[in-house]
This record gives sequence, structure tokens and C-alpha cells, in this order.
Amino acid sequence: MEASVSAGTHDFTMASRKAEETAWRRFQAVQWLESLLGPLGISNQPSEREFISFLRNGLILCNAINKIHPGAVPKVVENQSPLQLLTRENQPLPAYQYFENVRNFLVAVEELKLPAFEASDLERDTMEAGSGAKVVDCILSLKSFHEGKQTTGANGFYKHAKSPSVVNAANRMHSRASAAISSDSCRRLDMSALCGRQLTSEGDNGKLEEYFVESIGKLLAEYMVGSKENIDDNLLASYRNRDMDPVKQFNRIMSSGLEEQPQDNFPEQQCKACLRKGNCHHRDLFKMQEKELLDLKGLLLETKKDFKGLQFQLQRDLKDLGTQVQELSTAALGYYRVVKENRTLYNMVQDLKGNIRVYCRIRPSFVAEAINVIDFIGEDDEVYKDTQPLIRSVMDGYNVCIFAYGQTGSGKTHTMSGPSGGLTRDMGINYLALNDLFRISNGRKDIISYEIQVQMVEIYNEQVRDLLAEDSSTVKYPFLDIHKLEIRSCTSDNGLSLPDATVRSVKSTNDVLNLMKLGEVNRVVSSTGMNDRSSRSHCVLTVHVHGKDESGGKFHSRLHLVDLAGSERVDKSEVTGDRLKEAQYINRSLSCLGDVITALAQKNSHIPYRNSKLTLLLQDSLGGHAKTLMLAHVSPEEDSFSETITTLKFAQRVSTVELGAAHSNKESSEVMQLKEQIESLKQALANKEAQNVRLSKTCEKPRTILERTPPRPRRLSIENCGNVKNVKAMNSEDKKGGPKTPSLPNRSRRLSSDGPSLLRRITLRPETVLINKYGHCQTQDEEAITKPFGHLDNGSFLLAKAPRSPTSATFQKRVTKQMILKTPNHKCATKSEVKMKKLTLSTDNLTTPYMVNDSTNGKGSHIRKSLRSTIGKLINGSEKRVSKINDGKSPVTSSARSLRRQSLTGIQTSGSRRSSLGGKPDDNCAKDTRNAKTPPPVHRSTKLTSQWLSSVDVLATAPVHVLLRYFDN
Ligand SMILES: Nc1ncnc2c1ncn2[C@@H]1O[C@H](COP(=O)(O)OP(=O)(O)OP(=O)(O)O)[C@@H](O)[C@H]1O
Repeated sequence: MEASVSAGTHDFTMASRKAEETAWRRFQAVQWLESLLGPLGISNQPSEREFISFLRNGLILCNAINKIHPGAVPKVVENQSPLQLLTRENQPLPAYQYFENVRNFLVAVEELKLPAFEASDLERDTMEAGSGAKVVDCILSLKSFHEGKQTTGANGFYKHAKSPSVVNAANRMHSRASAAISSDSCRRLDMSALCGRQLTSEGDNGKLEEYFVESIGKLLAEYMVGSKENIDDNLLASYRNRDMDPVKQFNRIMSSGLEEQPQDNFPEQQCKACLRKGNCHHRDLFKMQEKELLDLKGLLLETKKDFKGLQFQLQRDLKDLGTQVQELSTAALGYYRVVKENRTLYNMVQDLKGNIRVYCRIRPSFVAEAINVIDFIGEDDEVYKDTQPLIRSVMDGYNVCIFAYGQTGSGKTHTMSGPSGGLTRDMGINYLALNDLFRISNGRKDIISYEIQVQMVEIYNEQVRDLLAEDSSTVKYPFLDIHKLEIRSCTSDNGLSLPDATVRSVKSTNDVLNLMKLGEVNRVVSSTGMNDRSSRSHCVLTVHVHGKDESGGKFHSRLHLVDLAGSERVDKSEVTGDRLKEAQYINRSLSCLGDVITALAQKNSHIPYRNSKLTLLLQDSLGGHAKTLMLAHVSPEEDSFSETITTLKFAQRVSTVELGAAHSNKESSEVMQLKEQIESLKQALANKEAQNVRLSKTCEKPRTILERTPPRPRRLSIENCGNVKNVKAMNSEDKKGGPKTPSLPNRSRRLSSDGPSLLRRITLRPETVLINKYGHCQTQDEEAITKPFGHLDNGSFLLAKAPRSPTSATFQKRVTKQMILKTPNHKCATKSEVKMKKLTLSTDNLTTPYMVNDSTNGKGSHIRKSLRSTIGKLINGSEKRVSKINDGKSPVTSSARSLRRQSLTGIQTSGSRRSSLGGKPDDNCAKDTRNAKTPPPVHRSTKLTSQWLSSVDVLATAPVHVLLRYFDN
């Protein structure tokens, strides 16, 4: 059973091999025909039927034979293309169309003594298995003939390679042997011996055939012997002795090889060759190998098992590792988040404490082989990034100072201005900062209008010099003292600490570049032993940003960009003469800067800003409410070690300086107005104090003064309103016969520059006077007073209505006096529009109803509080001062007070009013005033009088922003 299965398998294997070989040969035939005639349109691996159909009309065969042997078929019947033939394969062609061609071809093949086939082999109906093989053999013999012809240049020869179907032993042929015939190895047979022979005539064909058979047999035998395998030693010996016909030899080798081929089951088979020799070790070898194989199998199984174990362990380890990596990455993420948060919080704390931020920049080494004591690790191209938030702060109204510090040659100028003559992308912080300012300004142009101005100065040998001055001679000759600038407090003038330095408006980064170039050219730079272009001065580029928002709020912030001159050891920089002097100045001013920093760090009460121009100029940045950042620069070289340490120590000290939280300079329009109001009140207070001093003097000798005082025309005085010039203007107006107003009683017209004259100067006229934003007065009935009545630059106005006569009944009936504090949105509100709020002023017994608009914000109310207290002080304080002056005991005190009240109201004080105010009647003063023929007491209610008095009091001190209104009852 086993044997029959084995035989069946063997047959099947042989059959499939045979089919493979046949297909292979067909493929070779097609390949060759295509190489000879060009593409024929047939697939590379045609079936036998396809192949035959393709050749059936004989056209291709005739063309092929004519190509390799011109004239072999004298007349070829042309027909459809093979492709057409193929596609129309199912339609039988007329026999005559191909019969002639095929017949002619077969005749030609016979003439060439090549293997032929029967014409019927190409007929479809009679086609039987294996008939295609004959056709293939014929074509391949043509191919061999052609190849031989090409090689020898003569008529060629052919290798009569028959297909396995026509070879007797083909069924039993070992695959290796057949491969030797049909595969590449066959082509590697040495053909040189054959090629050496020249056959010249057609008559040699018979000999030629014999010769070819002999030679091919010989070659094949040699090839087989060369490979030696399974060839009987006797056969080998006979072959070597050359005592046998090569073809016979080949046949014997083939048959012996096929006989000796190894069988699947060695022990059951006979190793014939070995048995013949009698020394067969194959069995032992086989057993040994079998054992080895078994061992190996066992080993393989074991290894597989181990491998599986390892695989399992590896998977487990990988899983564990994955879990651990995940945990680690979670922890790392958390850590980075915490670090980031810490950093943010740290910066926040720094901001709240107002610490000066310090960054350190390390210059790259210039000499590759130099020994560096400090190495920079990381990227060096984002220096500006950390300073960017500060630049944004400038646009929000904060003052900012960025200064570069470090030894000479450590890269301060490189950081602040960029490399000299560098490209725009290499520009330093100065340019980048201004660029950013413009960018932000453009981004916010719909809500805030910005104006950016630039000043650039240098402090050279303790002199401040303008680097943007038109007159270049002032900068070209630094030793001339012709352009020394004075440093002032920032609160002076326009908030400029250098009001005399050129201020240039800039609108674009190009403007900035031009200015910076100008400044760079004008700056004093010299070559020293440490730096070819050493800056010999401190350069301060100040950017002023003026902003105004939609609501009218304004701010003015400053950005100082400071490139300090480098500290230098004169022995190292090898400077002499002027350079030495410069170095000394530089070192001295830097030492002053150090002193200031130390004092600030130690929170000393005295900070020595005034010790140098540099510290004076940076005063508000180092000790004010600015945001300050220092860029400490160090050189990496070994010989700069001590300077590096000094710089780092200085940087450390600077980082401990707490400036306090930075303040924005931004103020809403309301706050601004209220601040101005306070200023005006302060001014008024000062004026009033001066008056009081004069008043007290007047009270001492009122009679004399009054006697000397000539009567004057009545006038409206606003001297107490803090604008003497306008009073003068009004006086001159009156003199010139300005607008007429209803006359007052004579007593109120009697004015004097001293003493009682004050009473009249404060007296209000009995019509409403409006002061518009241009500073012009208008009467209630729109009669314009042409002369300015005080400069009111914020658009607010004063509305005052004085009684036509203090005794006027209509007036008394109409008047309810309210003081209204003006707010931006509240121009001239009607009574109903204004929310009432009563405030009590702690004047001596005066009660004044105020109207305050409650819609203001917290800051406004804070300012209002201070305003109120200022007003209180103004009234109380000044009187207190007067009483202080007069020591409270002097009769002058009360008389002065009454006189003052009189001066404010034009109404003589009376006992009843005084009692209502809680004050004591002052007989002396009353007497004095009576003697002085001051206006007689008016008949009005005490309450009204006191209200009026207090209102006027306030009016007198707050001329600009206080609106006095009257409403009819
Ligand atoms: N980060 C840097 N990358 C490349 N070159 C640099 C860098 N920093 C400085 N340099 C170069 O080093 C040299 C000295 O730099 P720079 O003039 O800016 O020093 P400095 O501190 O301003 O010196 P001084 O105080 O004497 O004016 C210059 O040639 C500059 O181009």
C-alpha cells in the first residue's frame, strides 16, 4: 500500500516536472520567435493549444526560417496578423491559406536537416497531446541552428535537444540532469571546441550532425563527471581512460545516475554503487545523521519551549515597563506643570514684590581653543522673548527700564543694539522693542491712540549729551561743554527727566532705525585692549509713549533702554590719557550704581541717587514704581574670571531689590479731572493762606487802611480763584467800560487792594456768569463777555450767580444753592438728573449741601474724598492757620474770620449768624468792620447766608471744577 502511494506520488511528481519542462520549452520558443520577428502579440506562457493556433498558418514559421536562412521559403503566403488570428481563433481558416506555408516550411526544415514535424500537428481537429512538443522541438532546433550560425559565421549547427516526451529515459530522468540540459547550466558548457571548427560547405552537414552529437555527448559527460555525484567509480575510470564512445558514456552516466538516485527510505533500498564497491559507510553515516537529526529535533523542541517561556517573560516585562513608563510620564508631566506653575507664581511674586528681574547672557568665546571658565548650554537666539512682556507693559502705562550691565567686551551693545551694521533680523533689543511697540499700537488703534517719541542721550564723563541733536558739532566734540543737559524730576514739565534733549516722534520702525543709526554714529566709541569698539559712555534710549483711550483717559509711560559702559580694569584694557579718564568716570558711575542697588537692597532710608548722573537719570526706574530688568553680561574666558564673578555677584544683589508693585500711569478722564481739581485747590489754598496773612495784618489796622482806600467801581474778582491775571483782565475790562451789570450798593463797590477791598473782590455779581471752555465769560442772558475769564483747559466751566442784591426778596425766594462736583458725563445736569447726596463740611459751623454724582468709580470717589478733605482743610485749615498765627487769643482772629466771610459774601456778619454758626461774636471785629463802613447786614435767613457763605468759600477755592447752580424753587 505504502509502496503504491509512494509510486503514485512519484508519478505525479514526474508528470508535473514534465509539464513544467514542456511549458519552459514553449516559453523559450516564443521568446526566440519574438526576438527574431519582433512582438507577436502572444503571451509569454501560452498553452499548447494557443501556441499551435498561433503557428497554424505557417506564416511565422516561414518568416522565421527565412530570417535565419534567407530564401529558405521562396514564397510566403501573407495572411492576417497573428494577433488577428488569435482573436479569431474560433473561426476556421481556409486550409489553403496555411497549408502552402506550412508545407514550404517543412521542406525548408528538411533541407536544413533539422527536426521537423507533421503538417497535421498544426491542425486543430487532429491535435493530440504531445504534438505541440514536436513543433517546439523544431523551433528550438531552428534557434540552435541560428545561434550556431551566428557563432561560427557559417551555416550554423543545431543542438538537437529533444523534449522529454521524445526521449526514452525522460520519464526517469533526474531533475538535476534535465536541468543540466535545459537550464542555464547547459549554456555554460564549453562550446569553444565546437566553435573552433569551421565547416564550409553544405555537404559537410552529415558529418556535422555526427560531430555535434559526439561533441555534445562529450561535453555533457564531462559536465556530469565534473559534478561526480552518484556516478560509478568504474564508469569514471573508463571515462578518464577515454576508452568509450562519449555518447555511450553519456547514456551510461545518465542511466547509472538515474538508477543511483537516493530514495526516500534509505535502509529499505540498496545503495547499489556502494555495494558494488563493498565499502558502504552511507548507512552508518545515515544513522549518525539520523541520530543527530533527532538530537537536533529535541534541541529544537527545547529551544522552542525556552523561546516561548522567554517570549512570555518578555511580554510580561514589556507590560510592566509600559506601566512604569506611563507612570513616569504622568509624573514628568505633573512635574513640568508644577515647574511651569512655580515659574508663573514666582514671576507673580516677583511682580508683586516688584523685584528687579535679572537675566544673564554669556558671550560666545571668540577663540576656539581658549579655556573657558563658563559655558553656555542651550539656545542663544531668544534673548528678547523674556523682555517682551515688559514691552507690552509700556503700552499699558507702566514705566519700564531694561539695562545691560557687564564688563567691557561682554556683549552689552550687541544685546541692546545688535551687531554693528547687522541685518534687521540681527537687531538688538532696542529695535525689537520699538518694533513691538508699533505692532501693539497698530493692533489697538481702534481703542487707543498712541504717540511714540524717542530721546537718546549718553552720559559721558558725567555729562549728559544729546545723541539726536541737530547740531552735530555738539556731539562731535564731546569735551566741549556746550550741550550739557540737566536731569530733572520726572514730574516736571511733560514728565521728561531730560526736557532739553531732542524728542523725536517716530511713526515706524524705519524711523527708529534711522534714529538709532544717528545715535550710534554720535556715540563715543574707542578701541581698547579689551574691545575694538568699546562704548565709552552709558547710552540711554528713552521711549515716551503717550496714550489716549476712547473715554478720554490718558497715560504717559516711559521705556528706558540702557546700554551701560563696561566696567574695566585699566591694567587690562591698557588705556591711557583720555581713555583712562573715561574709564575712571565709567567705573565711578558704575560704583555709584552699585551703591544705589546696595542701599535699595538693604532698604536704607537714604538712597544715594544724586551721586552720579546715571543713578539720577534712572532714579524712577530703580526706586520708583517701574518694572525693571537687568541683563547681566559675562565673558566666558578664563582671564575674565574675576570680572565674571563680580558681575554675577552684582546681578545677585540686584535681584534682591524690591521696588514694590509697579504702578500704571493710566488714569481715567475723571480721575485726571479730579486730580487737576486737587491741584487747583492746593493752589487756591496757597493763595488763600497768603491772603490770610495779609488779612490778619489788615485787621490790626483796618481803620487806617480803609481810610486810605479810595472807592472803586464794583467788579467781579476771581483772585481767589487762583488766576490773578484774569482778575487784572477783568479789572481792565471794567475800566474800559466792559459789559454793564446791575449796580451794587456803594459799599460793595468800595474796593481796596488791602483789607476790606478783599471783601469786595470776592463779592459776586448778581447775574449768572458762565465760563465756557475757551475761558470766556457769559452772562445768563447769553451776553458774552469778550475777555477771557481764566483758562479752563479741560472744557469745564464755572457758573456763578450772585444775588442782584443780597437783600433782594426775589433772590431769596429763588435761591437754593447747590454745589455740584462736575463729572465727565455730567455737564450741566438739571436738578432731576443729579442724584443728591448731602455732605457736611466740617467748617466752623458751616453746613453745605453738595450734589455728588454717584456714578463715578472707586478711584473717582477716592479722589473725591481727598477733594473733600482738601476743601475741608482749605476752609478749616486756613482758618486754623490764621488762628494759629493769631494764637487764638488775638482779637484779630475772629475779626479776620468775619472779615473773610464778609469778603466772600459781601454780607456783613451779624450776631444772629454767628450764633447760628456756633461762633462767638467778636465785638472788636464787629466794631472794626462797622468803623470801616463795611456793607450793612443783609436781611436774609441765617441758613441761606451760611449756605451761601460756604458755597462761595468753596467757589473761591475751587474755581475751575466746581459748578455752582441755582434752581428756582
Ligand atoms: N552673543 C554674541 N554673539 C556674537 N558676538 C557677540 C555676542 N556678544 C558680543 N559679541 C561680539 O563681541 C564684541 C564685543 O561686544 P560689545 O561691543 O557688544 O561689548 P560691550 O559689552 O558693549 O563692550 P563695551 O562695554 O566695551 O562697549 C563685539 O564684536 C560683538 O559683536
